Amino acid sequence: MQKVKVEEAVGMVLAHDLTKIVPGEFKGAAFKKGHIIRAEDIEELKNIGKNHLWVVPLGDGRVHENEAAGRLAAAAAAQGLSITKPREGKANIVAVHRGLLKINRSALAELNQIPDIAVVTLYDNTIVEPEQIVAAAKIIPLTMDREELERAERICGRAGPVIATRELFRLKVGIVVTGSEVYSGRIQDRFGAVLKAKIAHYGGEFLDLQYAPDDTDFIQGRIQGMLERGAELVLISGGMAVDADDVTPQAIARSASEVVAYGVPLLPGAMCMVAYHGATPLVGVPACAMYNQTTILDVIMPRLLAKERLTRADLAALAHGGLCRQCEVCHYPVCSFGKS
Ligand SMILES: Nc1nc2c(c(=O)[nH]1)N[C@H]1C(S)=C(S)[C@@H](COP(=O)(O)OP(=O)(O)OC[C@H]3O[C@@H](n4cnc5c(N)ncnc54)[C@H](O)[C@@H]3O)O[C@H]1N2
Ligand code: MOO
Repeated sequence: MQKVKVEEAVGMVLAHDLTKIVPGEFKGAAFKKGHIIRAEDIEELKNIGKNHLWVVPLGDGRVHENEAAGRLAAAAAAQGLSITKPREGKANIVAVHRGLLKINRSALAELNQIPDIAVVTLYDNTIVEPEQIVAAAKIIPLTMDREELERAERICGRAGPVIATRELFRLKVGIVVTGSEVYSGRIQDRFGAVLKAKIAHYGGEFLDLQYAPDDTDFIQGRIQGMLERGAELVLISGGMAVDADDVTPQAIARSASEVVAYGVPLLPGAMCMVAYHGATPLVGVPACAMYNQTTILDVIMPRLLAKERLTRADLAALAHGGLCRQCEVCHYPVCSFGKS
């Protein structure tokens, strides 16, 4: 920061707000901190009694906070996101379409180790709506070092988009409800309606619901039937634990070309199975998902509808934040659950 005569301040950055007062009419900032002084400002500055100013010079090596924020946001955001005009050293990154927010967390951490910048985001893997602010790029001082900004841009260039949204597809979802007590009509099905509601909530297309007793071959046949009819995701409910009649994991494993995991570090939902038949996910949904409002299903369903191929490492990562608080009134997804 340096003190200069107003006439010599043109092109330099004002270091603080300058207040103007006209009794009974106006009191406020005539010039805002960060303003780049223009030749036409000189008269007005003198009118409010300023012959000298505290300024930050904008030499070759420094970039104004607004230009830097805009460049940083543009470098970090994928195409398909919009960026607001930078103000006070901050540019917001805004969703244009509904989608799944994807954050390159290692690149984000690397970026934020650069002095004088802050790039902040909503959580990875959450659904975002059009016009929602999903991230912001902020510059801490009034000007920042050009080389440091270029370093940030290089990180983004190398890593690909640090902030992106993925399309959520309207996949055809088949439901197989297992349980001999339901199949025989001994009790009424309560699970099917819950799963249908989840499909609707997350924007899938309900294909069909079929029932099966606790019989491995029978359940396998039902899964096969769903696949033959074009299911792009199959949810198989019940029979997922350790009782003698719990054969659903076996039936899913036999139907699958890959079992990613039986057992996921997240509660409620630890007895879930994630498997694939080719590219089609087969998900064994434990009975907790019939009882609890928010479970593993809410955490993985958006990712499956975004056609992400989940890996064992993806599921293992759910452990951190994987314990539901069981709040009296559920505010999911605005909570820590599933935010690994
Ligand atoms: N000894 C252990 N017991 C349990 C374990 C365990 O690890 N060791 N895990 C618990 C967890 S966690 C969960 S979650 C549940 C998983 O239950 P299942 O998916 O095996 O469900 P079922 O045994 O088939 O049924 C449990 C209960 O829910 C009723 N049910 C099931 N489907 C329907 C339906 N479509 N409509 C209405 N009611 C349904 C069923 O009749 C049973 O009452 O296991 C814990 N136990
Ligand atoms: O682990 Mo069960 O599958 O929550 O509640």
